[in-house]
Formats: sequence, C-alpha cells, structure tokens
Amino acid sequence: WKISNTRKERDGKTCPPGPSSLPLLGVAHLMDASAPWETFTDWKAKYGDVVYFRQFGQDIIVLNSEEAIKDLLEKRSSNYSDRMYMSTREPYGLSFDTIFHAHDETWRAHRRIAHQGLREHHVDIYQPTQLRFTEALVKNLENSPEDYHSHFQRFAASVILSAIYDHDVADENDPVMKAVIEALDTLVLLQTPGNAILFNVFPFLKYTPTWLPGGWRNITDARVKIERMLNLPFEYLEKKMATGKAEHSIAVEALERFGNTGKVHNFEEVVKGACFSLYGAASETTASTLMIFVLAMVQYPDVQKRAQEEIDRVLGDSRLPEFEDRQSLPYIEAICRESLRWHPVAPLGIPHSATNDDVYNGWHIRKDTAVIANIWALSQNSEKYPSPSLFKPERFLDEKGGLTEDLLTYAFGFGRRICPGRHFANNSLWIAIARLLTGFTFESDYVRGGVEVKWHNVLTS
Ligand code: HEM
Repeated sequence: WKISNTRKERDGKTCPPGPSSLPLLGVAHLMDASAPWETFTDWKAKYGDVVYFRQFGQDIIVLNSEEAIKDLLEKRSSNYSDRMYMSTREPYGLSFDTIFHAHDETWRAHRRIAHQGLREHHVDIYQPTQLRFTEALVKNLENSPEDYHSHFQRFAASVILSAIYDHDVADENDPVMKAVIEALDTLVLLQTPGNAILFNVFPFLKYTPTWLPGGWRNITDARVKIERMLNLPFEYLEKKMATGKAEHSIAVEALERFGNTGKVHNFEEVVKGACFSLYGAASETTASTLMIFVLAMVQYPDVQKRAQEEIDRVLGDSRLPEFEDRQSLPYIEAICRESLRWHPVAPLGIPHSATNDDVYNGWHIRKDTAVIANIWALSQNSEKYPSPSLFKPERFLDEKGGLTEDLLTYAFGFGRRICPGRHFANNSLWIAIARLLTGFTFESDYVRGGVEVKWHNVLTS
C-alpha cells in the first residue's frame, strides 16, 4: 500500500490526484469517520484543491478551495447541480425530497415554491412570528434550562411550521411538531451520504430490527415516521382551508398558484414534497447552529460579556432587541456569522453530482461523480481567518467597528442548489441570539457534574 499523489489514470483518462482506494474498504481506513471534513482538509495539503477517490464503487471529488468550488458549482452549474443517487430514496419513500432530488422539472417546481416564499426581503413578513417564538424560547429556557436542546428544536420547528403551514405549535405535545422531530433523527441518518453508500453495498441493512444498534435503518419503522411527517401538517392545513381559516403561508400560496395554472402535474404532491423538504432542512440546521452558539458562549465568556455590553450600551435596560436594532448591533451580527463559521453545521454541504463527463484543469471528471464542496476547508482557511479554531467574532469587524463584507454565504452551499432558506435562517438565528444574550449568561456546568459536550456528526453536526 502506498499513498500516491501523482495523477491517477482511469479508463485511460487522467483524474485529479488523490489517495488510492483499497478493493473493499475504499479509502475508509484513511478517513476520520467521525469528521471526514478534517481528513479532506488535510488532503488539501497533500493532493491540492481538487481531490479524487473511489468509495464503494462511487467516484467522488472533493473541492477544497473557493476558486475550484466557484469554477465548477457556479460557473458550470448546468453540469454540477444534480445529486448523487441515494439507494435510500425509493425504498424509504423519500423520492419527493428536494434535497436529494435530481436536477429536473419537479426540482425546479420545488425551488420556485421555496424561492417565492423565502426570497430576500420577502422573508421579513415572518419576523413577527420569529419574534413570538423567540419569546417562547426564552420562557422555556427560564423554566428548564437543562432542556436547552429540545427548546432549540422546538423553536426551529415552530417558526418554520408557521411560515409553511400557518401551523401554530401550541406546546411540547403538539402532534405535528412531534412527528417532525421524531422523523428527523431517522431522516438525517438516512440521507448522510456515507450511510446511503453503505446501503448500496449491503441492502439487507434495511431490515435491521428496531431494537438493535442501527435500528433507525428499519424500513417499516422509518417509512411510518416519514409518511407521518409528510402528511400530518398537510392534513391540518386542509382542515383549516376547508373552514376558511387558513392564513397566508408558503403552502397555501403554492397551492393557489399551481392549482390555477394547470402547468404542474400532480401539483398537490409537488407542494407537499417541497414543504416537507423545507421544514426537514430548516429544523435541524437552525437548532444545531444555536447549540454551536451556546457552546461558543460557554467556552468564550469574554465574547459573551462584550456582546451583552453592546446590547446594554445600545438599548439601555429599558427594552429588548427588535429586528429594527440589527444595524446598531454589529457585534451580535458578528457572533451570528462566527457561529456559522467556527463549526459549520453542514461542514460538507450536500454533495452535488456531475450530469455529464467534463474536463477541469486537464482532469477528467466522469458523469455521476459526487462532488463535495468542503465548506469546512473554507471556514478554517487560516489565510482568511487567522487562528481559525478560535471563536473570534471581531474577525467580521473592520477597524471602525463596522461589519466586513464576508457574509458567510458559503455556509449555505453553492450555485443552483444554494440553500433557499438562508435569509429565513439568518433572521431566526439573529433574533434568537440577540434575545438569548439579553436574557441569559451561559456557563458550563461540567465542573458541577454536567455532561461533557460531544459533537454528533451525521449529515449535520
Ligand atoms: C443555519 C441554517 C442553515 C444552514 C447552515 C443551511 C445550509 C444548507 C446547505 C449547505 C445546503 C446544501 C446546498 C448545496 O447543495 O450546495 C442546504 C440546502 C437546503 N436548505 Fe438549508 N441551511 C439552513 C437553513 C435552512 C432553512 C431555514 C431552510 C428552509 C426554510 C432550508 C432549506 C434548504 C433546502 C430545501 C435545501 C435543498 C436545496 C436543493 O437541493 O436544491 N435550509 N442548506
């Protein structure tokens, strides 16, 4: 066995450099399975900005620089906006999901629905809802601070369910929210590319009994959860519509628009699928980013103190931050950006896929190659972010204390597949972070017998 950093030949064509794969293992023995983005970032030094390898029969390319990512995923987006085939899609009833949908007409309809409801500035109409659920989050955290993770999950699910379905999450027993949170744990694992590749090779994994480790793979159990998450919010909405009580929401708007045109075949299923994907993608990412923010506040008390001083200085102690205060609180904004950068919640994004054969820098890229944009490598680039492992919001401030132009858009992906919920997510995160810093000081309870924080890395961290 010898690591080769020369260019590799395949079918007589030159592929980008990368580690050689072993027949059964692929490159598994070379990777840190719990944090593959770190291995890929180390490979940048060894192999460069474009790294190629094969894993369980799948061609994979990792892009380790902004330039390579822009060249392929943005400038050549017509060829790099597909998704790799996931063997978990059809059997688990996930064919309708935008996130892993092929780059086709249904996907375009999904993106139109998402864009219509979540485009920049338009998302401001959800601010009153985001504020209302932030107030609920603060109350819940006051009552049971130890349950912070479930409070963040509930906050994230509530804001998005309200925007999509005008569904008001009443309490922690709300059946729709419970269905979403219950299904999401399984969904995230099923859609983690490494897991899906394993299903390609060992299809029998679908039948793992629920009581065994890895029981989330059980196909009967998973399908029930996924169907409930797909159908339940829609059933609630239909009841509201039937009684004329449905307020404006992304789903209602889409149903009206597509229903009238007759252009989209099976439009109700299309709308359902698009909405499922939106709240599927919104809940976990938003809640996890808040977890990352809290972890940073615990580890960096000086940052927390400086943020609280900014809030006191700008607002005094007579009122709480509102969206209108955003411009006047640059350090809070910088904390939001640093929370997205310090440990990106989706460190490898979601792999794109090549529709056709292509040539880049003289290297051959085969059709159906999975193309991973290594967001982690961008976020930890020490030339752009000195001492990248430190949580330093000041890196987003200029000498005059104003914000830099680095908006961290790369944390939300690239090209045609860029996250359609990014403006909505930014608002949810900002108001939650501003209000949490006003109402609380976060401290570690580890020395008092609390649990050690461990990263849980799947499709999201
Ligand atoms: C902190 C919050 C969030 C982060 C960091 C995040 C990040 C991402 C990333 C990296 C992708 C993959 C983009 C690509 O393939 O290049 C993505 C896709 C997606 N995100 Fe987000 N996201 C967040 C919140 C949201 C929210 C709030 C929504 C919905 C309201 C949403 C909806 C989606 C959807 C539907 C996709 C799939 C797009 C497609 O495949 O065409 N995300 N997101």
